[in-house]
Amino acid sequence: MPSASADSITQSATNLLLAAHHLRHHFAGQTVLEDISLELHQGEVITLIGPNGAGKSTLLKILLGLLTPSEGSVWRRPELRIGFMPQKIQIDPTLPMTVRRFLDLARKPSQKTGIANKTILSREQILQDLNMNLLLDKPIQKISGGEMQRVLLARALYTQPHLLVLDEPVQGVDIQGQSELYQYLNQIRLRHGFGILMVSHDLHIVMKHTDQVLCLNKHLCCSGPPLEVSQSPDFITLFGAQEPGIAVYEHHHNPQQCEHSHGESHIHLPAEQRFTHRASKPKTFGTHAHDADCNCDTDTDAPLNKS
Ligand SMILES: Nc1ncnc2c1ncn2[C@@H]1O[C@H](COP(=O)(O)OP(=O)(O)OP(=O)(O)O)[C@@H](O)[C@H]1O
Repeated sequence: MPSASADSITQSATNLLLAAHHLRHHFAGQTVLEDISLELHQGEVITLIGPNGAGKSTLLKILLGLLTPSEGSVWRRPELRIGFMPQKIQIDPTLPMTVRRFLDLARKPSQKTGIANKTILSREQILQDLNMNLLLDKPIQKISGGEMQRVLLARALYTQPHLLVLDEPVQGVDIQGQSELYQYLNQIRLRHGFGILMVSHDLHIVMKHTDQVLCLNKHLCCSGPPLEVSQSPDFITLFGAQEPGIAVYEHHHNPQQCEHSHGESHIHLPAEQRFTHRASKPKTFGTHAHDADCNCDTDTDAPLNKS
């Protein structure tokens, strides 16, 4: 519940991973963050959106403990393992280092903590899932931007995180790759059970995989489930109404009672990609149900928009 007041944050809650209380931050006297409180639970996905300079990365740094806030406090669950995927990293171009070596440098997780994920992610599985095997022996400085994003995600997952923190994870990734990356994140989140906190500008792709959206512009303008936030006047002021063709709507699937409520085209994807559908002309957020011939079998099935 990201918009909760500090008073309502109960740190004793068994599945609470992280909580921030009345954070403020100034750089050289200039206020960058004002009175931010939030909490994030196991298995929850929170997406932080906001215009450039809104303070998103600063907030992440404070939550990760990389920056001390000017005021307020952050509580992290003891023994919390955080896998962090930064926006970008600098690697000395003269350093002889392959992708494999870079990944091997990832910190090995301590064996036991008081926090349990549903499953263990093996390194082999991560490499296979992210289609990394052909990259492993390449010099890390020679790989493309999109490949680098996959490497950084793999490195974050190597830590067996309880919380995955992603700062604009699809930067430099093509549209198809963006959708696949978010689908993958959603799949492993469900399988593994960790929480996700991410910064994204890709509203139309990211929102459907998000439980809570925090709209930041130095202060929290609005927050809540994607549908609610998308209709908030503050959101519309910052981002405009959703453009035709990129609108996102939630998909509530009932395999027993499978009906389309809007007559839009419906493309079925293989099971491993079945988080997205394309709909012909959605203009606003809405609700989507399936046809009787629909074979979808999970609640994670969700629509993508077709232009
Ligand atoms: N170390 C710093 N010293 C001084 N000012 C800083 C520092 N880091 C960030 N800022 C300023 O704080 C404000 C918020 O920056 P931040 O990087 O958190 O924004 P953001 O929302 O992540 O932006 P973007 O979407 O462009 O990545 C900006 O005005 C930025 O110039």
